[in-house]
Amino acid sequence: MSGPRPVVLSGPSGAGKSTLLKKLLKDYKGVFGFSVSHTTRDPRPGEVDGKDYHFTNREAMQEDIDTGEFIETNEFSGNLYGTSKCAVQDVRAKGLICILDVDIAGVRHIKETDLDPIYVSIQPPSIEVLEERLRGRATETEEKIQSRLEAARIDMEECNEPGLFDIVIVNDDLDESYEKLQSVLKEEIIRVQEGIKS
Ligand SMILES: Nc1ncnc2c1ncn2[C@@H]1O[C@H](COP(=O)(O)OP(=O)(O)OP(=O)(O)O)[C@@H](O)[C@H]1O
Ligand SMILES: Nc1nc2c(ncn2[C@@H]2O[C@H](COP(=O)(O)O)[C@@H](O)[C@H]2O)c(=O)[nH]1
Repeated sequence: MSGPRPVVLSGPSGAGKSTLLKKLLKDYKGVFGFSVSHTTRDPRPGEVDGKDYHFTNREAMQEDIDTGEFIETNEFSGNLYGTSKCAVQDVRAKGLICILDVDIAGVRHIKETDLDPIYVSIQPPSIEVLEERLRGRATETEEKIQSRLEAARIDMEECNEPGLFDIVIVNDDLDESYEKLQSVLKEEIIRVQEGIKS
């Protein structure tokens, strides 16, 4: 499919991906669109079905996986997550830059497709800061915090693998991280904005 290149945002749970992507969606209306993933986890307070995720159950999601409706799926912290073909097509059909929020296994799966996105890893300054953010968000049980921290340690090691990401942004100061993110996406943003004007 032609159009702007999609963007994959990855990085440990709690590093700040959703915070940054929500800023992009708010500041660049008509430029970005979010690829709404499926998940079998329960919604958090304030999360909206069809907007934040398609909340589903394992049986229904497995059926859709078996019929080839997903680009990629992964088990994360006891739940299934996945990007459907429709989620990406819906955004790209509107000519928008499609943003995908996926874990590092999702990144590796997407690398095997022809999507050709810009790969961005959002990393915390340290595992201690990440733990503080996860606890501060107050959305996870102690068991889930521990499993997310375990996954984070692996992600923090693997993110520097040569060729895996186009950029690794250490999200210490939020404004600085947002500047870096806008800067790496500048070319695609301009492409869409100029398309809108003409
Ligand atoms: N630069 C920052 N400094 C301080 N706090 C931050 C920063 N960036 C994000 N946070 C806070 O850290 C918490 C986790 O951020 P966020 O929910 O965006 O993470 P995430 O990477 O999207 O996590 P998940 O993958 O679990 O959805 C939030 O409470 C957010 O407000
Ligand atoms: N491989 C995929 N990973 C995904 C997808 N959607 C979200 N995620 C990742 O899951 C964890 C946990 O997310 P949370 O919302 O429960 O905190 C996080 O790392 C996301 O990036 C997906 O479609 N595929």
